[in-house]
Amino acid sequence: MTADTSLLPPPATRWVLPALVRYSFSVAPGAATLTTVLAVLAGAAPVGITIGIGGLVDGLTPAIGQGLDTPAARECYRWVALVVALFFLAHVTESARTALGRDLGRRVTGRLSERVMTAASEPATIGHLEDPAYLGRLARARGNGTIDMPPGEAVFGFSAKASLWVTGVGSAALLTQVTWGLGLIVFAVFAVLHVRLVRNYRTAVIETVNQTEKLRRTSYLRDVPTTPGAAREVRLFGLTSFFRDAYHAEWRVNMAEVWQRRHEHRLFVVVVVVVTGVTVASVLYYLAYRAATGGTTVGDLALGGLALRALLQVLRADEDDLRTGFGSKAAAEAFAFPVAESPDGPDTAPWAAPVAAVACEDLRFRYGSAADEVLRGIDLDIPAGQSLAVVGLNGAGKTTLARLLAGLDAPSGGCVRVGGTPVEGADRRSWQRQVVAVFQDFGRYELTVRDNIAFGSLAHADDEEGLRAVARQAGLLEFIEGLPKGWDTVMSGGYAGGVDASGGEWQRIAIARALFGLRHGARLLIMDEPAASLDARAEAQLYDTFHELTAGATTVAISHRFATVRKAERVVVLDQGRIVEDGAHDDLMAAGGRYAELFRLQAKRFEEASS
Ligand SMILES: Nc1ncnc2c1ncn2[C@@H]1O[C@H](COP(=O)(O)OP(=O)(O)OP(=O)(O)O)[C@@H](O)[C@H]1O
Repeated sequence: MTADTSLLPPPATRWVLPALVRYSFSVAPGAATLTTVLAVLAGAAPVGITIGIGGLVDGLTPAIGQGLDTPAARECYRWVALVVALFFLAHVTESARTALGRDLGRRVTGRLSERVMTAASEPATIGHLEDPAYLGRLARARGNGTIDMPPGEAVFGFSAKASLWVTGVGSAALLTQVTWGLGLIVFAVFAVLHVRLVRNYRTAVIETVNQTEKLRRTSYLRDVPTTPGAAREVRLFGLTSFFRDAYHAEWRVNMAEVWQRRHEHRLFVVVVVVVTGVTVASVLYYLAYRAATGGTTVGDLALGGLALRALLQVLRADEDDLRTGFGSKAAAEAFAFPVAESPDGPDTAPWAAPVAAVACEDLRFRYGSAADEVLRGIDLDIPAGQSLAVVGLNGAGKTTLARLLAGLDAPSGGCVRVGGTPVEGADRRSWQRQVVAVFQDFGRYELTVRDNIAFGSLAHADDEEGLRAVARQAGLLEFIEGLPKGWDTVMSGGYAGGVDASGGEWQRIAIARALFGLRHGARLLIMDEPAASLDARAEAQLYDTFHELTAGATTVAISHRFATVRKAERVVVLDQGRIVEDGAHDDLMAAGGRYAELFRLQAKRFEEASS
């Protein structure tokens, strides 16, 4: 766990929304322009309706009781026609803005997700993906909080608010026309209240975003009982109540601060209601007074009332503010992820062909900010083509060594060299292309079995013969041919037509994937307990044919099974991050050290079991 949050600058706290709007225009210029036009039209139409109704009310005064076919009546018809047309326009443009704004938001989310995914995959090492702070920022950039609000939600929410603001500003202008001084005052009061209200509202809710790390834990507790792997133990050990109670308790603790904020927000809402109530009452009273005393018309009174109503609507803090707030937070995080080129470029390996020696020089490693080193000065030369076994007790550092040999972590000290060249910088990625591995927690991709194996060398995915050959070598061919859709069967029962494989079948798939990589030029094969789930026959078969399967490649096998370890040309024994023994099986047995002790212990157990 390398502290790799330094890979990301802190998220911006200001001007995120303008940046997001600019981004929308660069992602989908057409849709963004159309959404803007629709938002303006949808916002302007209600202003027109207010004018129309004001005009209609004024037109009605001379028309009342004068018959249907008079100039005054015809004037009224025109106002009615205008109002009806504007109602229609308001409805159509608002519906279209909603649909288009949603779509634009989804496109922005999609593009930013790709950016985040590429940036997070860009470092050749994997320490940042084990760093809780980095994982928290990844989750926030995706908009994962108590509710999922990815960046695109802000685009959609903002288009709705922009529309309301057009209505608000237009209505304020109308009010100013009727009574300019009061209009300006009302607008200023409402604008200040609105900005404060929305800020408070967002803060109240967005607090949850800052809880992402805790919420990840809460979500974990919630999901355990429904996760297929854990569901079995949850039933056998009767753990449902434990997880439910733990989830509930954590959730309450995490939400306490948020609830406090919401309470403060509610108090502010009461202030807003009182201030707006007094303002609206004063304005209406003033307009009514002026209409009654002949200072203005009844139409102006109606217009003023409607304009006030529209202004009040802007003042409402609602779902769209929530979207804008949450989405902007997510966008700020997403923008902090640098724009990166896809790291899966062509192989530009500088390593000596056809194979090269791999060497560790005083190799040291510690995870993240841990006090102790897991590897404490490993010196190890692995000649090209050698088969090496690494043994040692649990926690000795075997898997960590494998990760460093594969170039997946940067050493804390010393280095790994291949053919004399250090595995670092830009060369790290190209070395990784030369390595295939079957780790203990190898990938189980919910994709077709073909993809699962071809991932060993994706550039050669069309090598049907090669795929069949490695499937046969891994003892999988019959299994694959018996699948409902053969090679195109999805390896997960969670999909229609998909199939769940057993632990051993999955392990064979991982082995076949590594063999496919070897077949297409990989030079180092790392296997960390590759036979842990294999039955005895499959394991024997794997190791009997191992040399033939891996001919020419350098192999590093980690195993606790000494019967398989002894087949390696060379064995190193790791103890607390140091190599304590190194030699061929026979030499180590003759030396009578740690290896010999462990080997005899295991052999004795087998003898006891079989006698
Ligand atoms: N991702 C990680 N973050 C922090 N510490 C880790 C991580 N992975 C392993 N460690 C620690 O490093 C030490 C060595 O772990 P490693 O997995 O290399 O041992 P190992 O020899 O492969 O053990 P085993 O035989 O049990 O697989 C352990 O003490 C473990 O707690």
